[in-house]
Amino acid sequence: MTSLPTIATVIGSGTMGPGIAATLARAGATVRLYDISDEAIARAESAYGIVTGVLEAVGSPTVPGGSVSFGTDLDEALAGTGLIIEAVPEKLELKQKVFADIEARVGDDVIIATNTSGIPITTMAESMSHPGRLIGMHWSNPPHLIPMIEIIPGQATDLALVDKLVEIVKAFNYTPVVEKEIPGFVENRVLYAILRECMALLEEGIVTPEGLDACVKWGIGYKLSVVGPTRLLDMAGLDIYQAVSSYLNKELDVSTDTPQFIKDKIAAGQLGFKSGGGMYEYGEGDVDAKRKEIITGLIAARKTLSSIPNV
Ligand SMILES: NC(=O)C1=CN([C@@H]2O[C@H](COP(=O)(O)OP(=O)(O)OC[C@H]3O[C@@H](n4cnc5c(N)ncnc54)[C@H](O)[C@@H]3O)[C@@H](O)[C@H]2O)C=CC1
Ligand SMILES: Cc1ncc(C(=O)O)c(C(=O)O)c1O
Repeated sequence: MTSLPTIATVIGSGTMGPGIAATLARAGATVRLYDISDEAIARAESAYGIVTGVLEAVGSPTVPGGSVSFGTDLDEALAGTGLIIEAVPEKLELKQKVFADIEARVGDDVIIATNTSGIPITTMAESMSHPGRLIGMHWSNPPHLIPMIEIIPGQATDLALVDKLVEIVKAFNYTPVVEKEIPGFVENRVLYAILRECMALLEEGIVTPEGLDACVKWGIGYKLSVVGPTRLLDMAGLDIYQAVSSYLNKELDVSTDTPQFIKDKIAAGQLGFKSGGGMYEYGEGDVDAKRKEIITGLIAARKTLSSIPNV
């Protein structure tokens, strides 16, 4: 008997929503993908075959009977739902408005999970009539490929939800990581610590973007894909860690804002894939080609990592 609710609803069909919906449908749920934008829904519907093809390629187990429907009617999207996953833009007021719209339409036993990248759950729940049912459920991009989900209860979250969500995540063969609430949660605090140092190294001209990507990908990235950071310390030796951290920690970048060169790029409309240029420049067809290379690589890596012992 699966813990996955029969009906689930995903609110927001942008970068994250469609992959979340497809992953739940693959596990047998009837999923309603909702957005306020007809264009977003149309894009998701047309790209759905690609997403399910990726799930097939990575060998994601299939439970028969699952489906995804696409729509812009909130009442239809919420009818009979047992789990709502919110994936609208990272704006506190917008998320709180969405929660209010949801609460007006569902019973107070329905789980509301937010895919926020790091806004404290406690803060978001303050505006809710039943704050106990809000919980953080942070998927990573691309959500139909990265099989780890952070589960973060806020101060008001009904703690029974934590175990319930852990079982739901396990029901679609993902790894749940339960965390105490802290801004950015665990994954993004580590990621943004890495990115802060990377941006400082680029800004100081210590390394080129290509050199930085090669160094991090084949150095710590490759190693950390097999050996987690705490196990790595045992492998390297805690004495080595002490010797190096004793002089290096004070040298690391401690910037508290986005680097100016990044702000300048954004001001010039250089956002990355979505604008055809950012940290790198992309010619005709390059973005689609790069996206395909990344997905192909993530599929191959996921299959290999799934076949080796969890050290
Ligand atoms: N993009 C990423 O790499 C990741 C994003 N997240 C988080 O997931 C959430 C969603 O992020 P993305 O998918 O990247 O955003 P996005 O901007 O790509 O998509 C958001 C979607 O929400 C829709 N929307 C806006 N207002 C709405 C409303 N009131 N009701 C329903 N839909 C509405 C928009 O039309 C859009 O289609 C954010 O909180 C983000 O921080 C989490 C992990 C990774
Ligand atoms: C750059 C960046 N920022 C945030 C996130 C997130 O998890 O919210 C991701 C991601 O990979 O999911 C990311 O790459």
